[in-house]
Amino acid sequence: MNEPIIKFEKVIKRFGEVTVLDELDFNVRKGEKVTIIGPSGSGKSTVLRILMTLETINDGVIHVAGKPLWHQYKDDQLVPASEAHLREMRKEMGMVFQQFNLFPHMTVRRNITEAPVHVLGLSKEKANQRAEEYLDLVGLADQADKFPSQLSGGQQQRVAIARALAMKPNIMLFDEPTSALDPELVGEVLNVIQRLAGEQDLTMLLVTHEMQFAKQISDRVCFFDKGRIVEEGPPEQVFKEPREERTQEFLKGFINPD
Ligand SMILES: Nc1ncnc2c1ncn2[C@@H]1O[C@H](COP(=O)(O)OP(=O)(O)OP(=O)(O)O)[C@@H](O)[C@H]1O
Repeated sequence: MNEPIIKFEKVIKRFGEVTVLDELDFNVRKGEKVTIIGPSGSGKSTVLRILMTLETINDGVIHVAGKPLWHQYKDDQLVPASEAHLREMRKEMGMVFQQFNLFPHMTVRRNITEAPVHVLGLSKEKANQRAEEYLDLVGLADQADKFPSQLSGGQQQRVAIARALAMKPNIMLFDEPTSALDPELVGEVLNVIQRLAGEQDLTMLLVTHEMQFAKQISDRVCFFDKGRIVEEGPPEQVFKEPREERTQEFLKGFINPD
């Protein structure tokens, strides 16, 4: 578990005049489960969106699975990545968003098979098998023929998780996956994520405000503020004995995750 599968080196991200990531250095090792916490606007989601290539970077270098993400090598020089390179890199990662982002006009099954068929080139039959396998994993084997609008928010989010997993990514990114859900539906989604966290080889990077959950599943918690990591460590340390004043202040706003 030592080799970093995600490596940010001095990454700068600006939106106009605002510096959202400020020379960020950040590593995640293969198989590690890492949670990012921090105040609103501290750059947490931006980290995930940059990894999914939904946002570019202004400076610095990111490596994913040993390959540069936003760059590629040409005659030993790092040059901006081509669209083909970005497409390849995206296959390393699956992302689950706050809003489930399912295609409303497609059945649950089609939502899951679409990318395996069109991006990975799987046969329809193979993709359908995968859909069944992952729907089973998220406890929705009997919902394949429904449309998203016929499902609860918790079920839709579980479909979104199955959809990301069906691409067999090495890294799963979760961006506040329960914050759009009614409180009574949060548990079923957290249960699925918790089960995934039991998979040793799967690397997980999660942005959440669910501190209790972060404590349960994370190997490491990173506290972000103003586009930098202020403090990081095992959840027991960060939650129980935060060293930095800013972490202490932030955690005061939450019920002690004990
Ligand atoms: N596309 C964009 N254009 C302009 N500003 C943006 C854009 N996306 C994000 N920002 C700004 O960048 C900053 C960091 O956003 P980000 O979503 O990463 O924060 P966050 O830590 O995830 O916050 P939250 O907990 O509220 O989701 C915020 O000030 C946000 O307004």
